[in-house]
Amino acid sequence: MAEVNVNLPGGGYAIYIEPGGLDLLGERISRLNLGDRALVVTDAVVADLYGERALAALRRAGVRAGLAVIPPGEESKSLAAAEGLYTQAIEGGLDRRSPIIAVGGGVVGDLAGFVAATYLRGVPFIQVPTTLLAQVDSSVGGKVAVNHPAGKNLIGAFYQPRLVVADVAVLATLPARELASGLAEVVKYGVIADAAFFAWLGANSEAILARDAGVLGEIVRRSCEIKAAVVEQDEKESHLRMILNFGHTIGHAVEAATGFARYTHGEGVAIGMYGAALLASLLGRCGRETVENVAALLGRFGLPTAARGCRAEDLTAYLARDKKSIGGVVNWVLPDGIGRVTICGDVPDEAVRQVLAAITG
Ligand SMILES: NC(=O)c1ccc[n+]([C@@H]2O[C@H](COP(=O)([O-])OP(=O)(O)OC[C@H]3O[C@@H](n4cnc5c(N)ncnc54)[C@H](O)[C@@H]3O)[C@@H](O)[C@H]2O)c1
Ligand SMILES: O=C(O)C(=O)C[C@@H](O)[C@H](O)[C@H](O)COP(=O)(O)O
Ligand SMILES: [Zn+2]
Repeated sequence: MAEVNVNLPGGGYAIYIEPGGLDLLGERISRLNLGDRALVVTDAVVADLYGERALAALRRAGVRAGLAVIPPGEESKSLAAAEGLYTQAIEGGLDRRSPIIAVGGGVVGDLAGFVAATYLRGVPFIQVPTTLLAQVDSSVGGKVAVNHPAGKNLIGAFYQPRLVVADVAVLATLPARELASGLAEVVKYGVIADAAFFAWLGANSEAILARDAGVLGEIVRRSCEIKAAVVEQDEKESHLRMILNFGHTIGHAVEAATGFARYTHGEGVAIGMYGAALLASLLGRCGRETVENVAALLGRFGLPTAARGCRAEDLTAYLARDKKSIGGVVNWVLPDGIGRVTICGDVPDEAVRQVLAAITG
């Protein structure tokens, strides 16, 4: 078992990373001294696979939990879905001590967290991530949100969980495409903060794709350590935290321009990381070998580096709405090489145009 702690002024929390953690959920929650009612939010796929185990673990700890099941997929990150969950929370008699527990991927976590942040002006929030992407990224750090037709995560809050329980054994049932999607965010950590981790991912790619439990546990631990260290220094993204958005400027634009239907979030981020590396090399900020190394590792994991079926001009409109834009200027996160990035607000439009042409061409 590994434990990573996130230390924040408003209250820190533990991330428990272990196979079988789902069955210990009730025990872990009971140590937080919360109410004896809860709402478990999950999606239909995860409900079938793990819903009963989560409820049983809570029952053993004396917690009476209702189950709210949303349709799987990005479309559920909506205000309409949030309203359905508020109604279930009210009907379930949840009060200010009652936790909302997200059991699922990033969609479930972002939506349930948004509801936890706003129901009764905030109730305790617990994350039980079941995708690799959610275990390495979305369950940690407190970004919760729903989408707007104009872009990703445009309506949201910073609202930290009280506890994260990452059971790496549940990754055994994850479809291969979703495993790869999570690996995109893992590659991100290597590029932004840890060249040795990046190299280790390449050296262990076979074991990773074969889902070796020890290797996956190590990936989740190191990723959470890197994310926790950044969030501790800049919880509300006033500057440094933007580095966690490496690959997301183009990635979010690709997701939105294709109706959130063609690419998974991780695939969008993979295309965006390649685009950002290309941009950095065009500007002379990194060498061509950085672009090649990023492309090679993404390729090993079966991730895309081009946005087929997208037009460059469609992406441009979404870039302008990037949450890292200040006064109309997009802050790009660009690699200096593998293991270090710089936040750049002075990127010429012509270089961006060349990159968009290259990744859509
Ligand atoms: N808040 C953050 O910091 C943050 C970080 C990264 C991504 N995100 C958001 O997360 C979302 C993507 O999350 P995701 O990649 O987890 O996608 P997801 O939640 O859509 O899950 C992907 C698919 O896997 C299924 N699934 C989940 N767990 C499973 C399991 N153990 N076995 C089998 N199937 C399983 C789900 O039902 C779904 O069909 C995006 O909306 C993205 O914007 C948020
Ligand atoms: O935690 C962060 O900070 C991140 O940027 C992590 C990203 O992987 C994640 O996709 C996040 O939801 C993006 O946030 P947004 O502010 O660009 O909507
Ligand atoms: Zn992301």
